[in-house]
Amino acid sequence: MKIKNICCIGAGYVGGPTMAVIAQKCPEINVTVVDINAERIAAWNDEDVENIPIYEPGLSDIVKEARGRNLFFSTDVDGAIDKAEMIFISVNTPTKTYGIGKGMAADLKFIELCARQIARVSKNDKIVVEKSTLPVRTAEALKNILDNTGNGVNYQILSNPEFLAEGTAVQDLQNPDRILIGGDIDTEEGLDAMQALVDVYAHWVPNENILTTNVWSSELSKLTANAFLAQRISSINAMSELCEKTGADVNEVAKAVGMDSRIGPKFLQSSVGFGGSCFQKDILNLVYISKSFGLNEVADYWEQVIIMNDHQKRRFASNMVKTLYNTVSGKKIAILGWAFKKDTNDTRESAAIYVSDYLLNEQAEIVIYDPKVTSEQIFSDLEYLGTHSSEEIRERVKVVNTAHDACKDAHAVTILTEWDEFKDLDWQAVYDDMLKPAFLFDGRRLLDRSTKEKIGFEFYAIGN
Ligand SMILES: NC(=O)C1=CN([C@@H]2O[C@H](COP(=O)(O)OP(=O)(O)OC[C@H]3O[C@@H](n4cnc5c(N)ncnc54)[C@H](O)[C@@H]3O)[C@@H](O)[C@H]2O)C=CC1
Ligand SMILES: O=C(O)[C@H]1O[C@H](OP(=O)(O)OP(=O)(O)OC[C@H]2O[C@@H](n3ccc(=O)[nH]c3=O)[C@H](O)[C@@H]2O)[C@H](O)[C@@H](O)[C@@H]1O
Repeated sequence: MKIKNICCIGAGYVGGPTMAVIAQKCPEINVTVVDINAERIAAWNDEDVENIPIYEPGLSDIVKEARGRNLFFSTDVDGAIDKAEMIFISVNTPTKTYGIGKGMAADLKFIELCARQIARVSKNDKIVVEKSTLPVRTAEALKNILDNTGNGVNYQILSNPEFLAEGTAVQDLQNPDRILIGGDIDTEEGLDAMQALVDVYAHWVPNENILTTNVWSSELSKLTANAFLAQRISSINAMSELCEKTGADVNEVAKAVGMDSRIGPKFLQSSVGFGGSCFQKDILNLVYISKSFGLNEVADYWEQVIIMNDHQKRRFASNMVKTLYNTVSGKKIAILGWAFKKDTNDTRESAAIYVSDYLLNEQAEIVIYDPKVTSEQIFSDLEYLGTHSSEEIRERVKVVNTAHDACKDAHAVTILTEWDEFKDLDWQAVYDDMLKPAFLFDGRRLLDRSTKEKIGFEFYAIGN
């Protein structure tokens, strides 16, 4: 079966970039990305392609190339479903904030709404692709809804998890380590549907990098991959604390262990704690699933990754307070970086939010600079926590337009996102404009200790 029309429900960090690359690589396929968020769709359609809602290096060029040719962004969800032979579901699956599984399970209400909408609208057979990260066995629930509420058409459900990382999404999509496609391997219809999706990716991904499995393995592999990645960070962060007590340097330790080819060098960068929309939510989901099968040891094992991450954020903030003579009340602290990693404007679960909240609890005055995050986003992230009133936050937090402005007259500066521009700041000028002693806390191991100490900074870096 040759796919001519693809619909993707969800124009977010995954749906947008993923579909842009499919449209770029498959010019004969029409790709329509739909969303209920009209503002987001309007931004994707903005005449000035630099105003698309997601900042990813290289993405605006691809959108410029394909938009209006075979890439479309629309709020007409029904129309796009009706026209497509293949529908990707790429909506958000956040941690539940209510009811059974609150704080742990994935909230599948958006997924279910999509399924019901597909069932209502579809008048011919469809291949439905799970692109969102979902608990293992969600395909079963989807099939149930589609088969029982639909118009008698046939559905094939595929699992095709996305492994892109933000900040490198375009590169990851254009040269993926692997494409994973899970489906019903026991029926001819299932195999045909899987082949149709293989054919889409085969436009640019070598065949040996396209992996097909049963649908449950595919669903579970996504949660497993994120759990393993996050576990490496919590492992190295656990070592960072031990390094600080013993005189070892976590970067040297990471390099030494990473040169063992069985361990490998990637994902061993110690930090103030991992953020992002997925690691925490996916691990909590894994913990919840394990518990629901009565696998308490499995659940506890993975939960420790989150416990360690929370500890790392807290201990970084509390170390700042301790170093600043046990009080930051009324002191000005400059925060450089708000995004959860460099090269993205995404702030979800960013360590900066939690460190700032801790400092606000200690009555600090905070000045924030991030090159890609808006002040509205920063205020909304802090307000979302609910620990401080909107008035208090607006009184005690300022957002400025340059790193240097943030640091002026500050008692301490802290780097919470590893933006390249912070490496090249005129640190002498920053020092000159700060109150003395001038404290510098590097939560990302971005800066060189000896040059900063030579300038006169009191320098603290994670794991060193
Ligand atoms: N952000 C990332 O880097 C990655 C995310 N994922 C997974 O992909 C999924 C999506 O994540 P993001 O793109 O980051 O989320 P997002 O929040 O950026 O985008 C989701 C979009 O879906 C829309 N939506 C929700 N319900 C809808 C409905 N019924 N009809 C139409 N639109 C609807 C929302 O308005 C939103 O714009 C999640 O399951 C996530 O775990 C997987 C790999 C990477
Ligand atoms: O499912 C998802 O959402 C995605 O989650 C992560 O991607 P992402 O969260 O975008 O970014 P990462 O590069 O993994 O970084 C996550 C967090 O870990 C931190 N990190 C990363 C690597 C490292 O060595 N140390 C470290 O502290 C980053 O600064 C960031 O805060 C995975 O890397 C992707 O493969 C996956 O598709």
